Order: sequence, then structure tokens, then C-alpha cells
Amino acid sequence: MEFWAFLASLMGVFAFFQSLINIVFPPDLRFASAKLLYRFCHCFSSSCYFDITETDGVNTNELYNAVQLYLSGSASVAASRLSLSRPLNSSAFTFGLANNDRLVDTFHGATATWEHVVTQRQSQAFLWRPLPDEKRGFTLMIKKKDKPLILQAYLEHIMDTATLLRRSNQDRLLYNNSRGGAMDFRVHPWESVPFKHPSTFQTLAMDQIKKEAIMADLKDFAEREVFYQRTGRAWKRGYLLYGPPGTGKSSMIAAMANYLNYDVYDLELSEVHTNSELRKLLMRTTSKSIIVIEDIDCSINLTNRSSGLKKAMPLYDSTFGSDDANAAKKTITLSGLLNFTDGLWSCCGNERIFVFTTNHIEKLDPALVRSGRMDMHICMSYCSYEALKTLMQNYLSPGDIELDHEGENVELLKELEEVINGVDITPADVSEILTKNRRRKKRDAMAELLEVLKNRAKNKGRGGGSLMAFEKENEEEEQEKRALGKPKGR
Ligand SMILES: Nc1ncnc2c1ncn2[C@@H]1O[C@H](COP(=O)(O)OP(=O)(O)OP(=O)(O)O)[C@@H](O)[C@H]1O
Ligand SMILES: [Mg+2]
Repeated sequence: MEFWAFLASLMGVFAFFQSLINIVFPPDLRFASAKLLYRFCHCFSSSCYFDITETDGVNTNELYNAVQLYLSGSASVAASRLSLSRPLNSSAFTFGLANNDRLVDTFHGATATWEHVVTQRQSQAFLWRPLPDEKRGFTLMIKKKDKPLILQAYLEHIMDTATLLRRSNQDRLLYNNSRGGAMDFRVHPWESVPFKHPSTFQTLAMDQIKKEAIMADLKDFAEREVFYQRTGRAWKRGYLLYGPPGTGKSSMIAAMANYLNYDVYDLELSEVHTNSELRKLLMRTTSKSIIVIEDIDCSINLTNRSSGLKKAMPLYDSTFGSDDANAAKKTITLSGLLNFTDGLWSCCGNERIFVFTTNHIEKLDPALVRSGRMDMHICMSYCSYEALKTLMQNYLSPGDIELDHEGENVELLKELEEVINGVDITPADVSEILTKNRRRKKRDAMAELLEVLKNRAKNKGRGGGSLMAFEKENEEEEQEKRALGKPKGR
């Protein structure tokens, strides 16, 4: 009897303490105290533990994503229960460690045990952007004696492997900033879609020597990390593409991205309201990418650097505090753009290419196009005979167009060569004519093209008959600038 009374009172005490704990510790603290107890017990163990949570405060923890990807490589063979996913924009499936499951990995002879810890988050008060219902993290367990030997190298190995896996799994992306949000730290300012543009240097119609020079320059850039390091230069390069509409500037950008396997960030300047927004966008770009600003002359008024400086520093502006000054603060300025491409911020991240395009190089401020910012100026010009041959090969003949010099089309080709040298026709126009006629016989398509060219030559001469009138015009303008002592980058 006494025994039963003792047991009943013991249970009463237990129930009392349990309800006390429930009242004093809210669910989240309960979890923390359990964790604390767990840690305490492990103080005397020979292992040490590292928690890698999914978010680090408000930001995504890159290491968490890297570990997930890294383990997906070993998880696919070693674990018996896996979670499967296909990340957005990826063409590959990713295996993952199931919730609260474990996996053992070895590195340099040491054993590392990973556990994927998933816990429920307590109900959230009203938040602007609600957090996910679950808290996720990995716990790494290694022997204390191995920690100084392997931890740093192991984590670096994980990051490197994850980068490689990401690049091989993920299709390249085309980002744009048209939804705004650069000032809202919770919203990623870039939106992405898979980059599938089919343009390559092989399909690009332009002067062969120029094409090879550009390819060599790109390759050289991508392979010379050590050179950039040694010379103290930021590992970035700028290309300015200029020429009339329809001469292949955008196609060239796609060809560059396909050649180097880089992502493309298409920056819409009209969506950016301040210099600091511009900087934030830059900070959220990744390495191995091409940052493009198309039609730079039309995007914003970028003609005068000093006026830009004045706008960028409203403290020295007599209109400070007025509506004008506030409006000035809300614009991006030339100096902001120069800092974007060339300032200290431009080197956060590596291996980046800036490409600006314009139809009017003469409208650009010399500061914007000087060497170091725009290292290579590329004129995309009207269709030459050489470019025409590439286009005919793309659209009409999968074989070698040169064969036609001996075949039935030899006369037509000769005529085309003579006429095209005196006509301003863009590769886009030629492509359109060839596309329209692609179902016809090759000879008929060439005859139609010849007719169009002859009509154009009749209606509008080319002033002296020079082939690259546009290129020449621009060269003369640049020479004029040099004569006036203005800087010029090439
Ligand atoms: N050099 C070229 N080689 C191959 N195709 C070309 C070339 N130029 C133009 N094209 C064809 O014309 C189309 C339009 O070209 P693209 O958009 O690259 O011209 P653009 O110079 O960027 O014009 P814009 O200045 O109007 O932006 C392309 O989709 C492509 O089919
Ligand atoms: Mg374009």
C-alpha cells in the first residue's frame, strides 16, 4: 500500500514538473534546452559537432547548399532512403539525404558523419515574408583529433565539388532585373530563365579574322586567372559592340556566352533607380557570367560625367533638399555606372565580362569606353561577302558553299559578291530573305537575294561605294576625338 502511495506521489511530482516546464519554456526554448543537454553530454565525447543551418540569419547559407549538393553525389550510392528533386532550371535530378537520416563520408582517411536535421518551426506571428515551416540543417560529426587536420580542407573540398556539380547539373541561365526589387533585401533582384540561345561563333556571320581575334581574346581571358592575379588586375573584361540595328550584336553576346559556358545577366538600366541599386545588382551576380547592358546610349542620359558626379553628391548641390535634389538622388549617373564596371565593387566575384551595345558609339562619353572599362571595341557592320557565305551556309546549304564556285551557281555567286560590296544590307535582312526562301531551290533563293540587292543598289547608292561605310564613319569620328585630345580606349 505504502509503495502505491509513493508511486502516486512520484507521478504527481513528475506531472507537476512537466507542466511547469511547459509553462516556463515555450516550445522553441524546449527544443533549445534539449539541444543544450545533448551538447552537454557530448562534451565528454571524443567527437565534435558542427551545425550548418539552411539560413544564416536572413541570408541563405551557401555552405548548406554546397553540402546538400556534395552529399547528393555520395548519397546516390550510399544511402537507402533518399529525397529526390529536380532544381529549377536544371536538367539533372538531385538526390538528397532524407529528413533526419545519416550518411558516412570519408576524407583523407578520416570519417565524417552527416545528419540531415529537420525540425518544425514554431507558429509564426505575422511576417512580411513568412519563413518556411521547417528548419533545416546538417550536423557534421568528426573525431576531435581529426578536426585540425581535415576540417578546413574538407569544407573547401565540399565547396569546390559543389561548384563543379552545380555547373555540370545546371543549364546556363539568363537573368534579368525587370521585376525591380533591388532595394528589398528579401527579394532576389534577378529573375532567371534557362539560357537557350542557339547562336554560336560558327553561325555568326562576320569577318573571319575579326571573329577569330574575339574568340582568342575570350579564351585568353577565361584561362588567365594567374595573370590577372599577378598583375593586380580585377579578373574582368569589357567589350563594346557597336553597329547598326540587325548586324548581330545580340547574337554575338549569345555566341560569347555559349563559347565560354557563362550565364548572362541582361541588365535593364531603366529599371534601376539609384546608384546603390546598381551596386546591389552587381553584388548579386555570380562568377563566370556576362553582364550585358544593351543600347547603352538609349538607356539613360550618360553624356556628362561631371554632371553625374554632381547628382551623385547632393550635399554639394545648391538644390539639396528640394524636389530636384530628391529626383537627382533617384537617378543613376554616369559615375555610378563607371563604378559599376570599374570601381572597387566591380571585383566582388570573379571572371566576369561586361558587354555594352550601342547603335551610336559617338554618343557615348569617352570615360565609358576607355580601355580597362571597354577593353575591346567591336564593330558589327553591314553584310560583307564573307558574312553572306556564312549566312548561306546556315540557311541554305549544310555542305560547303565553296563547292558552288565550281557548280551551277558560280555565276550567281560572282554577281552576289560584286553587288553586296556596294549595298548596305544587314545580316538580319539577308537572314530574313534566306529564311523566306529556304524551301525553294538554293539557286532560286540566291537569285531572289541578288534581285533584292540590285534593287537596293539602284535605289540607294552607298556614297563612294565603300564596303564598310559605317565602320569608316565611326573610325573617322574616333580619330577626330583623339585629335582633340580626348581619351579613347581600344
Ligand atoms: N552577324 C550575324 N550573323 C548571323 N545572324 C545575324 C547576324 N546579324 C543579325 N543576324 C540575324 O538577325 C537577327 C537580329 O540580329 P541581332 O538581334 O543580333 O541584331 P542586333 O545588332 O542586336 O540589333 P539591334 O541593334 O536592333 O539590337 C538575329 O536573330 C539573327 O538571326
Ligand atoms: Mg540587339
